Amino acid sequence: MRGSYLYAFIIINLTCYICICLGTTNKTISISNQLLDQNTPINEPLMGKYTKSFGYHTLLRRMPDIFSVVINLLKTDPIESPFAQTERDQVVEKLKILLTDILTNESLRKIDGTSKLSIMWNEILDEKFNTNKTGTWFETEWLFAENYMYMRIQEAIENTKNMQNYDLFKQLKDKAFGESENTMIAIAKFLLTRHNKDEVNTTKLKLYFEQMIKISLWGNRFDLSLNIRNKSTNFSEDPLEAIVSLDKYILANDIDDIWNTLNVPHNNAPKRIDIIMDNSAYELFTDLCLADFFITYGLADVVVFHVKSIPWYVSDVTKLDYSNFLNRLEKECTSKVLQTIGNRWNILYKAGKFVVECEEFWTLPYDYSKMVTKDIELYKKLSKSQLLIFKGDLNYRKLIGDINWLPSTTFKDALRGFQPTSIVALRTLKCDCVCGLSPGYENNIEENDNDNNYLYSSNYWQVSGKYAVVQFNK
Ligand SMILES: O=P(O)(O)OC[C@@]1(O)O[C@H](CO)[C@@H](O)[C@@H]1O
Repeated sequence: MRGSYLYAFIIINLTCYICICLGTTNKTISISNQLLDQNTPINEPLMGKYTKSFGYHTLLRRMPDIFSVVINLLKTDPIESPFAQTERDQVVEKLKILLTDILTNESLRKIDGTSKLSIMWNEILDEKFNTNKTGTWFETEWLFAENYMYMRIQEAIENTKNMQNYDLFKQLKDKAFGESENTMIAIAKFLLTRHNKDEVNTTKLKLYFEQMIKISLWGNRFDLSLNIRNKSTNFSEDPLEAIVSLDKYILANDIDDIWNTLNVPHNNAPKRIDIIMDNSAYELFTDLCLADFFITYGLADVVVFHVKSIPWYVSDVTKLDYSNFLNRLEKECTSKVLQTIGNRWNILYKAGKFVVECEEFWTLPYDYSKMVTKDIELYKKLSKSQLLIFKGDLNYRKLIGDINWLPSTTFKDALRGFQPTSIVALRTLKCDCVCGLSPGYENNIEENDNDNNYLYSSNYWQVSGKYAVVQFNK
């Protein structure tokens, strides 16, 4: 952004934030008697009432930041609005009320909507908060409350006449694409040199696999909900050199086990790998690179991308994001390399080698141990896959139940029975729950990344996105 515009942008947002907080200060303080000045107890689900938890910091500080940016973007959206200014104002008003509800620890009310997802959510709210039990923002499991928040944002859009398909986060996702172009060009050049299969023997193929898995892993560092005022996602260094220098920050690395599973001869049924997706823009690019590798080298006949049915967690991929992304690469980028890779991936998409699905389950508040009872059809569908790759922090939280496990708890134990098929988690740590770390993991945590370095979370290394895990359960 140009200097003056940036200055105005900051002032407008700061004003928004102060107005919202001032309007709720008295009521916000009233929640203090429900708060506990500690971290979430071990083996308990993360909850905002623990003031040393990242959930508390998110509800009280990160969410106002996200709302103030999103409200300002909606107010200043340069597109010729196909909808009246009054509808924009209506959505802004709803978002301000939602933020006030959070900051004053109101109870989670039903969703005011008639869509299939709204109806599913209301059935879940009925089941969870039956007559004699209510839940408030800080006293409900953080995973539930945070998922609910993004459903309430969707409600504000759903209740308009002309904004049904408006994505409040689109401008941020589009901006993130532009900021990632140079890095995407560097990776695309690498990928296109690797498509001459004859040159790659088994040893080289394993190394190439390792590089693609790590590029996809570190693509997760940049999600717009973690730091909405995201600095540019362009790496200053070459992404291929970066993945080598970042190795020391991988706290659990099961890449060898994953590779051995991929190479087990299968029956003649088509080999399918599923990626449960996370963020659009740069992370989506890295996941498409990984999928291309699987198809090009015959490790899969089809890759299924599971995306979100509504705008979610600011930067999560929707089906529209996916197709727009491929078309922007092929038809709008000036880089010939990006045009080539976009064309290649559009061909794979049209040929049914790349398949996109968006089941409602991914935008419900359930952790994945509940899938077998709450969506058995999805569980059966996933069971037919050779490998499920779960990308990012929110998927990881849902895999392990968003429970504050001891880090030494095994990944298998933390999955609590969720096992449709072999599972991989590629996650940069952005939330204070983790498992499957071997004794001595602390030695890999750099000194200034430990306690008390991050005001609102006692474990900076768990929430910064700087450290990562590659975990596998066969
Ligand atoms: O799933 P992602 O994009 O890697 O991360 C999602 C996230 O930004 O949102 C939650 C906190 O609000 C955390 O799970 C994490 O920080």
